Amino acid sequence: MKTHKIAVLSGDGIGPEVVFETVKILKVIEKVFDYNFAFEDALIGAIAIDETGNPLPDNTLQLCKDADAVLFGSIGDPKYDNDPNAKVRPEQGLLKLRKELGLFANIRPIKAYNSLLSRSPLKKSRIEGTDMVIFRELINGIYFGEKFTAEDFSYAYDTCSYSRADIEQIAHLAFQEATKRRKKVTLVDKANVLDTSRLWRKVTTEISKEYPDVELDFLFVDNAAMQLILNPKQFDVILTENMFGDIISDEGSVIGGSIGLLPSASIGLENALFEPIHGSYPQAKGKGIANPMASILSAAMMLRYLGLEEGAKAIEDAVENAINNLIVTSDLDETSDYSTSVVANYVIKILLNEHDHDSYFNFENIMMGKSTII
Ligand SMILES: NC(=O)C1=CN([C@@H]2O[C@H](COP(=O)(O)OP(=O)(O)OC[C@H]3O[C@@H](n4cnc5c(N)ncnc54)[C@H](O)[C@@H]3O)[C@@H](O)[C@H]2O)C=CC1
Ligand SMILES: CC(C)CC(=O)C(=O)O
Ligand SMILES: [Mg+2]
Repeated sequence: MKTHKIAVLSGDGIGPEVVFETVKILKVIEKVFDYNFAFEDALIGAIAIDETGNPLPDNTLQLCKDADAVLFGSIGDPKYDNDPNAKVRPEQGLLKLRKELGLFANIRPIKAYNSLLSRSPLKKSRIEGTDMVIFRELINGIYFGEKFTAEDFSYAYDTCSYSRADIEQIAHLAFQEATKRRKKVTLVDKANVLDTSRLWRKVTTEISKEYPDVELDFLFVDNAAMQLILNPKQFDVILTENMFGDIISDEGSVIGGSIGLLPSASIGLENALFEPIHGSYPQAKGKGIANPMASILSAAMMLRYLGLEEGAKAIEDAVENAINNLIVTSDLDETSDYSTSVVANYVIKILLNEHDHDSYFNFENIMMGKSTII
C-alpha cells in the first residue's frame, strides 16, 4: 500500500484540539484498513506569526506542495482581529496557502441528520431530508482583489474581480457533481447589481449547455440567504463566488445543528486541503468543548479524495452512530458534558468494534492520548 504524505496544519484556537483527535482517528483507520500515512506537522496562522513572523512560513508551503493532502484545523486570534493596524494577519496565511496550492473549489456538504432534527432552531418539517452541497470559488473574488486603507483611516477599499476561466473551472465541477446527485445547480449571485455576478450568470449558462440533464436556476444572494433556512430542501448543488459561499455556508450549518459538524474539501488540480468550515473559536480554546466532528468528517473527505473509500465510509458511519446515540458536544446537546476527546474516542470505539475486534481490546495502546472512554 502506498504511503500517503499528509501535511498537518493545526493552526490556532481550537484547531490543535480538533486536529489532534482527527489524527488519532486516522491512526486507528490506518491500522484497521492497512493504510500507510506519513503525518508531518507545520505552522500556520497566529502561532506561525508568533514563532516566525510569517503566517505561512516557506517550509509550511513546501510541505503542503509535496504532500498528497493537507489536513487543516483553523487560524485566527482576537489579538489580530481587534487590531486595525496589524500589518500581518493569521488569515493571510490561509488565503496565501489556498492561492499557492490553486485550491479553486471549496466543497461544503450540508445535511440534516434525522436524530438532530429537533436540535436545530429551524422547524423539523422544513429541514428534514435536506441534502445539499455548496461549491464555493476559493481563490479569487473580493478576498483576493486589490485592497487599500488610507493611513488616516478616512477610507478603504476592496475590489472583486473574476475571469471567465476562474468561473469555468468550478462551474464544471459543480455540474459534474450535480449529474451524480439530483441534477440541479443553483447559481447564487447578485447579478442585479454586480458586473462580476453578471459574468458568473453568462458563463454558467453557457457551461450548462454541456450538461443538458442538469437544471440550472439562479438566486440573488439575499434571497438565497432567506431560502436556505425557509426551504433548504429545494437545493441540490449551490454554485457561488468566494464571499457569498463563505457566508451562506455558515448560515447553512444551522440546518445540521451546528457549525461544528460541517466539513469541507478545498480542491485544486494538483493539491487538496481538508478543513472544517468553522474558525478558531477562540472562546473555547483549551476547554475541551469544541465539536471535533467537522474536522473528523473533513478527514473522511480526504480519504475519499485519496481513493480510500472504505476508510472514508467507516468514519462517516461512526460519526453518524455517535450522533444517533447523542454522544456529542454541548453545541449539539446543551445537556451534554461530553468533551472533544470523549466524542472522538467514541468514534474510535465504534470503528474498532465494527471493523477490528482484536484491536478493540488494545484500544489504549492505539491512542496517542489517554482520556475517558465511554
Ligand atoms: N478557516 C478558518 O481558519 C477560519 C478562521 N476564522 C477565524 O476564526 C476566528 C473566530 O471567528 P468567528 O467569527 O468567531 O468564527 P468561528 O467559526 O471560530 O466561531 C463562531 C461560533 O461558531 C461556534 N463554533 C465554531 N466552531 C465550533 C466547534 N468546533 N464546536 C462547537 N461550536 C463551534 C461557536 O459558537 C462560535 O462562537 C477569527 O479570527 C476568524 O478570522 C473564521 C472562519 C474560518
Ligand atoms: C480566512 C477566511 C476567509 C476563512 C473563512 O471564513 C472560510 O474559509 O470559511
Ligand atoms: Mg467562513
